[in-house]
Amino acid sequence: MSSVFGKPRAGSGPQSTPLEVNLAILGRRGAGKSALTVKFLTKRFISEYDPNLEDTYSSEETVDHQPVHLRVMDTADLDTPRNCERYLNWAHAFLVVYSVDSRQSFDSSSSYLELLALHAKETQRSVPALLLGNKLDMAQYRQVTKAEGVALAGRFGCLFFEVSACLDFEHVQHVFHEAVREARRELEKSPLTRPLFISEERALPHQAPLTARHGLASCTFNTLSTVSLKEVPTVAQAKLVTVKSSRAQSKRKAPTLTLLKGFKIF
Ligand SMILES: Nc1nc2c(ncn2[C@@H]2O[C@H](COP(=O)(O)OP(=O)(O)OP(=O)(O)O)[C@@H](O)[C@H]2O)c(=O)[nH]1
Repeated sequence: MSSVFGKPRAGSGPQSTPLEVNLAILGRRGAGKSALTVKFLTKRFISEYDPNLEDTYSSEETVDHQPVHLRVMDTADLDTPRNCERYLNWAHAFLVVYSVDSRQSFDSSSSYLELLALHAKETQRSVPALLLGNKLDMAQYRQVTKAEGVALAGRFGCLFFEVSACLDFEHVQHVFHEAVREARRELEKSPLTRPLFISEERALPHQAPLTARHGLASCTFNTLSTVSLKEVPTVAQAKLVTVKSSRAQSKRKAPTLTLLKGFKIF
């Protein structure tokens, strides 16, 4: 295959078609998903967000000299994974976030990783995940050691980082770019795999509830054959909207930020 990720290709450069990568940020409420997303997109730390909003943002990135059109879904699942299909069938990679000063958030991140592993098994589609211990600046209030983070990541075979949304931008950017690299590797293995999303809710004969054992009873997912799926709209098709929410207003300050209403599923 002539495509070599990580190196400029013949014909690559500003004119080449950007790689499209969808990244979903998962984690318990308050872990810092929005703060990390905004830090990555704007280089700023913004401390307060409306916790109930879920947005998908678009950013043009260059990773290893290659243009990447990155979409970031900042999810809002409240306390446990819910209606997971909106990101399970959409994302090329996941960032699972917990806060180093919250044992509860660490336990939730474990539930998310189990959910992703289960989904990969069911669908035979492996999607990389990275585990992030956020709020490293709060290390003096740690409830989760670094060794525990390393061990959990090792159990699920994912990369692990400790970060802080309010410290240096470069570290946060590095983590997001690592997620792109992981996604790219998977896409190279199966280039025909396209992201999918659920176009409508309908009765699903073969819905498989995840076990309460994992704290995932409210989350269901389906194999691709049981639902009506549509390709994610291209950026050109996506409708740009004016952002009205308080959280999004904070994010709107970045001139390059684009909210893609086309990705709202529910
Ligand atoms: N000290 C510190 N505070 C952080 C950091 N990241 C986020 N916070 C704070 O933690 C709180 C929760 O952050 P959010 O980004 O809203 O967390 P979330 O995971 O998006 O949570 P929801 O919006 O409820 O889904 C906010 O008050 C943030 O300012 C960090 O790295 N360090």
